[in-house]
Amino acid sequence: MTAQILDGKATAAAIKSELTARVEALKARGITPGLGTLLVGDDPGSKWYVAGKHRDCAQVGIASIQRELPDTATQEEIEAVVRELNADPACTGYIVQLPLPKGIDTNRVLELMDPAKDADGLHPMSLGRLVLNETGPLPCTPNGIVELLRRHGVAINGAHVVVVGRGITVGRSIGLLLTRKSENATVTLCHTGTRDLSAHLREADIVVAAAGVAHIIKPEDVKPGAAVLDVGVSRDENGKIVGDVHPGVAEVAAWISPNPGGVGPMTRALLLQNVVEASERAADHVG
Ligand SMILES: Nc1nc2c(c(=O)[nH]1)N[C@@H](CN(C=O)c1ccc(C(=O)N[C@@H](CCC(=O)O)C(=O)O)cc1)CN2
Repeated sequence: MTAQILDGKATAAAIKSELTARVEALKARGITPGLGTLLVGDDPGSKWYVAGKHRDCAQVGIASIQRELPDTATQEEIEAVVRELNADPACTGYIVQLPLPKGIDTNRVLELMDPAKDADGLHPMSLGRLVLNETGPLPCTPNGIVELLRRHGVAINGAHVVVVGRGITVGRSIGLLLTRKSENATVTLCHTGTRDLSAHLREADIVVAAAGVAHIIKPEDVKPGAAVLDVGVSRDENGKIVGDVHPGVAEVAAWISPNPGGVGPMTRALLLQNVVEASERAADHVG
């Protein structure tokens, strides 16, 4: 058996085309959604991701506001830009690209954001709303994974999902999405303290690999017929992406997300969706 592809590129293109129509409808009501990004430092990966987010904005008609600071920026300088973005009426939603340089208190920066402008779903208020099952922006990668599975007809209801990695952008928050009544999955969160990771993985109907450890998920760890999503990004000596999932897994799994071309483009598409939904909510509120 060779796994079918969970095609993030094509699915993201379909979502972006749906969003283009929604942006046009907002513009007809006199509202132009605008995505702000704050990038601190010169990490090539982060620069590439932010540039991709602005390319996507141009495609769907969302305005772009780009702010950059050097990696020597202080906590106060970063917080000053956050305050500017909070106050800028052209910026209807924004993100602070993570990770921030060492020594910066990331939680303090995220808490300072206006929760009404949180496009990433990572503000404590947004995460709290998710826990309480209230409407709000959802974290982009977890939401992208759910959407990728849903649009390919992979059963989530009743599935046992094993997540590897406890980072805030994926591992910690995806369980909150998948255990909602609407998704109804059972989730096991594994991390570096987990004893016998392979035993957990072999029980999984769906594996979400977000450890950032090259090829940590081996063919013998995967239950035949499982769906496997590769979120991990490591780089080889030529700078090429190496995911968390060993290529041999494609011979065991029923579904696999390529990396690149799987979850990454979905993360970007769901970011745009958060921006559009926030503008729609604001427009409906004003009348
Ligand atoms: N503020 C945030 N920071 C980070 C997030 C996040 O959701 N919000 N997630 C990751 C990085 N990320 C989004 O910012 C991201 C990762 C990957 C991609 C992507 O499109 N990847 C391409 C390949 C890119 C390449 O060749 O290097 C793909 O998978 O096809 C987009 C966004 C950490 N930071």
